[in-house]
Amino acid sequence: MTSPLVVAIDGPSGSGKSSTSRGVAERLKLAYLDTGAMYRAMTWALLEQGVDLSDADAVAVAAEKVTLESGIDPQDPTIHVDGTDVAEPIRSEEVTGSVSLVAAVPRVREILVDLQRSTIASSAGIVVEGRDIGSTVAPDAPVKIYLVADPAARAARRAAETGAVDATATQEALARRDEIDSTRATSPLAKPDGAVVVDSTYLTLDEVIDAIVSIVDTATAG
Ligand SMILES: Nc1ncnc2c1ncn2[C@@H]1O[C@H](COP(=O)(O)OP(=O)(O)OP(=O)(O)O)[C@@H](O)[C@H]1O
Ligand SMILES: Nc1ccn([C@H]2C[C@H](O)[C@@H](COP(=O)(O)O)O2)c(=O)n1
Repeated sequence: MTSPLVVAIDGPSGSGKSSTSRGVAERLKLAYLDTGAMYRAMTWALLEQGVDLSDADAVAVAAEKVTLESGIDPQDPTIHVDGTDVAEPIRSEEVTGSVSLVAAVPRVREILVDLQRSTIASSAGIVVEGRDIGSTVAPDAPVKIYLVADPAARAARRAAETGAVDATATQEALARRDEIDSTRATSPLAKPDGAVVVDSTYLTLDEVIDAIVSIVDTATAG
């Protein structure tokens, strides 16, 4: 029996992981898991409970009791915390500004990595995006992509999406999050061994999807 195909897509904030991963999953008729949404949902839940996010022990204890559910249809990905749909609130500035703090707590990572691995194992093939997928969550994935783009391009795309007028502030916020994500002790953001680097700076979304589908086709041919 062959094991289900896992396509791991990692990269810094705003490089296009979510849009690209959904597109690749739709094209290849695979499921899609947004692991960043899981860290955001955990952060939302802890904020709702009034947990002091600078207290790593308190975060670790409270995280044990949070129940997360990810819907993995690339056409309609969903995320629930204890039965509540949190797709919208997890994109708030408050969550975006705090999520790196929560993602740096080792117990939080253990809980979410376990959940991610069981979602992968129960799928029939899946595109998984995040920061540590090719390195930690699914190191044996047959296809690993490290998706990058110039900081200015990432900031311009994110500002266009959110309607932010100050692209410089957006670029600084992305840089701060990248810095925390790539310097934390546990599973920092880094190019995983064996990953193919795809630079989306000068490519349209469709061109990036084409490039990754072609990498998957080559890796799985024969
Ligand atoms: N190749 C591309 N060309 C132009 N715009 C793009 C491209 N790829 C993604 N985008 C746009 O850039 C923005 C950021 O993309 P996306 O949310 O997919 O990035 P991300 O890496 O998942 O970000 P984050 O890590 O912060 O969740 C979105 O508005 C998306 O539509
Ligand atoms: N596998 C992952 C996915 C995400 N994170 C952290 C890092 C980000 O700052 C945050 C939110 O992710 P995004 O929605 O912006 O992709 O979650 C992580 O540490 N590991």
